[in-house]
Amino acid sequence: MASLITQGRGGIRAASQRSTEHSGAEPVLQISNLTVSSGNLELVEQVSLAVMPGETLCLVGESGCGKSLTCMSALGLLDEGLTARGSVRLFGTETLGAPERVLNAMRGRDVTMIFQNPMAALNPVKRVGLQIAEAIREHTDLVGGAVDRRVVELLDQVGIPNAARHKTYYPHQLSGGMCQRVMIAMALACRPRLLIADEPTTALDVTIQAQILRLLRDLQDELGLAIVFVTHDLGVVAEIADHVAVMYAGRVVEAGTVDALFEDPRHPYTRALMACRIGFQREPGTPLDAVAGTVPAPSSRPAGCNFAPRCPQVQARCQVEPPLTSTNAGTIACHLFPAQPMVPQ
Ligand SMILES: Nc1ncnc2c1ncn2[C@@H]1O[C@H](COP(=O)(O)OP(=O)(O)OP(=O)(O)O)[C@@H](O)[C@H]1O
Repeated sequence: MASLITQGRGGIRAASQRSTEHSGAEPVLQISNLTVSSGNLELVEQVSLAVMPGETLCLVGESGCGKSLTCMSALGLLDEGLTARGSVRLFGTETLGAPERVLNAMRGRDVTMIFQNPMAALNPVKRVGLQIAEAIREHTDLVGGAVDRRVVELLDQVGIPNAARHKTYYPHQLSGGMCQRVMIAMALACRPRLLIADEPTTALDVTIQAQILRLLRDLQDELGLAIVFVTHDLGVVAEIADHVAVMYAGRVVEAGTVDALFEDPRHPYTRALMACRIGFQREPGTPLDAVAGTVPAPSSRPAGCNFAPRCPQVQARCQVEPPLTSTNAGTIACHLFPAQPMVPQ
């Protein structure tokens, strides 16, 4: 596979520099034909994804495309009133419809999640060290002084200087970037094999964002973590992804390796997203090409292809006939590519 040098916000990275060969390995997460509904309204439709050990899959797309619901389904954390069908296998175990006791055992131990706003996720009236200690006690057999030592070790691991002092701070005494590091330390408390990160850098400024991305990559190399990373930002995708799934209006419309997707984006929506990004090949002063229009709400998705009303290459067929309902078989969900294989996964 050719190595494409891509530029994200934090610098330049050879996107294929890490090996993602997994001969014989089982996916840590395999989602097949996942549909999430609210009553008879389908919010997420027929999503299929796989994440291999030690690799990062980025879910990318505009707001409302179904990225968070896909992640929440993977953790069995859908809001009341929402139902999921299809299959979600975590480490080979089917979790859709699994008893809460099974899900609870997996959450925190094998799979864990971090969110966009660490300040909101942390308890404001508890010292951060105490909050990490609670996560350690809940998910490991450590007790007494060993818990305290592990708190300091985790804070060190996520790059918080003078961990012994900072563990006594309250969240408001730390910056946003430091709080996100604390959240990552809590997430790592149980030595998970899969981390789901829902826009963990969106609320941070660009420099801190780059530091957190670097930290996640380093931790991944050190711990062999698999990561599902949700983002709107293709710069971030270029920085961190091995594989990418592009979502639009509840569906995966294109998926592939990060190199292939950046080198040869095919779905008109992927191409439109690429045209919007600030890349190093863009001449200074060139206006950004916006994707005109907005993502349709689940209640007003069109009869044919969901992207048809915004698509610059729309054909008569797209208005009436949805493209493939599943991206399972290595295909692009677009009538322009009826039988062509999707970029290699
Ligand atoms: N509990 C719910 N009940 C009804 N509709 C919901 C619920 N949660 C999400 N939705 C709808 O499902 C669609 C997908 O939402 P989701 O949050 O997964 O999108 P997203 O791609 O993660 O967006 P964002 O980037 O803004 O977080 C949206 O139209 C959203 O309004």
